[in-house]
Amino acid sequence: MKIVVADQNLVGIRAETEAALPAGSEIVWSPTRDAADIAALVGDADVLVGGHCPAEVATAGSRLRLVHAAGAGTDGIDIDALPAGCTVANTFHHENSIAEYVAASAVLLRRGFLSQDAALRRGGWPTPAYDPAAPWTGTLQEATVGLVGFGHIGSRAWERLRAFGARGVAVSRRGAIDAAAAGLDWAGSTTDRLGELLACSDVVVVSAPLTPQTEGLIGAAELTSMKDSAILVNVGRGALVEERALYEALRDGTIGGAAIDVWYGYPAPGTAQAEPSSLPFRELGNVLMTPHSSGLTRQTFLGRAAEIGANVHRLAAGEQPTNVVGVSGR
Ligand SMILES: NC(=O)C1=CN([C@@H]2O[C@H](COP(=O)(O)OP(=O)(O)OC[C@H]3O[C@@H](n4cnc5c(N)ncnc54)[C@H](O)[C@@H]3O)[C@@H](O)[C@H]2O)C=CC1
Ligand SMILES: O=C(O)C(=O)CO
Repeated sequence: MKIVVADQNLVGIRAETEAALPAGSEIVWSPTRDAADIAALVGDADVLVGGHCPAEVATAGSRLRLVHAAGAGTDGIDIDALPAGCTVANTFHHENSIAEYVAASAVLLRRGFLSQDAALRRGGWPTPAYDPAAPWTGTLQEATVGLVGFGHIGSRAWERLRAFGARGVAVSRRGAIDAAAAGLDWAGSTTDRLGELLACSDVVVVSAPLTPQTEGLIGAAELTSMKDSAILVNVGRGALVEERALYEALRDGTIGGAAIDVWYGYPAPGTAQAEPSSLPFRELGNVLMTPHSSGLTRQTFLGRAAEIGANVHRLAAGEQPTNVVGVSGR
C-alpha cells in the first residue's frame, strides 16, 4: 500500500506517524502542502493523509481509496473530483487544546488584559478595572457563553467555561443537543435560535464547519445584534464570519473584542509570510491574533497520528474506516 503524507504538522512527529501506519507500507512525505507537489506523488497512491486535496490533487490520485484529513475540517478536499468509492475521513484530538485557547482568550479579552499589556508597553498606566464605563469588567462567572457549533470543540470548550461558572447556550446544525445533560440553559438549531444566542451572549464561540450553508453565517446584521461588550472567539474558519463586517465591528466598538485563530489569508506553501486579512486587524487593540495555532499541541498531533494509523489499518483489512465524512460518488 502506498501512503502519501502531506500534512506538514505531522512532520514533527514523523517517527510516531510512520509507526502508526501498517508495517511494510510505502510511505512518502510530500515536501510541502503545495497542490503540485502532492499531485506529483499521488498518481499510484492508495491513501493521502492531509486535508489539502483540491481538484488538481484529487484527479491526479486516480487510485486513491482513502483521503484522510489530519484535522476536522474537510473544506479543502474536493470530494467530487476523487475517484468513485474513495472515502474521505477526518480526525479530532484538538478539542482539549482549543478549549484551553477559548477559555484563555475569553478571560484575556473580557478582562482587558490584552489592551492593558499593550498600554503598559507604551508607557501608559490604564485603569480599566476601576473605570465603571469600561466594557471589560466582568468575570466569566457573570457571563453567558454562546456556542455556535457544539461538536468536539464547542462541547469541550463549554466544559471548561462552565467550570468558571458561566451560563451557556448553544446552536448546532440540527439542534440535536441535550441541553439539560450538557448543563446548558438552552440549545437549538442555527436556523431557529442563532439570533437569540447572539443577543444574549457575552462570549460567542464559533466552531462550526465551513460549508456553503455556514459561509458568512455571522455578518454585519448579526454583529450589530450582539452586546457592545461581547467577545467573539473564532476557531472554526475565517469565512464563517464576514471579514469586513468583523473588522468594522471591532474598530467601531459594535462588539468588545475578538480572538481570531482562523483567517482570510494564509501563507503560500513553503513560506512563513502572509497577510491574514486585507484589512488592518493588527492595528486594533481589542483583537487577539493567532496563526491557526489554537490546536497545535503535541497531544493533538499524537492523537491524530494514532487515529489515522488505525483507519489505514482498517482499510488494509478491508474494514470500513471510522470518522467518515463522505464517499466519492455516493
Ligand atoms: N482552529 C483550529 O485549529 C481548528 C479548527 N477546526 C474547525 O472547527 C470545525 C469544528 O470542529 P469540531 O468541533 O472538531 O467538529 P465536529 O464535527 O465535532 O462539530 C461540528 C459542530 O458544528 C455543528 N454545525 C454544523 N453545521 C452547522 C451550522 N450550520 N450551524 C451551527 N452549527 C453547525 C455540528 O452540528 C457540530 O455540532 C472544523 O470543521 C474545522 O473547520 C477544527 C479543528 C482545529
Ligand atoms: O482540524 C482542522 O480542521 C484544523 O483547522 C487544523 O488542525
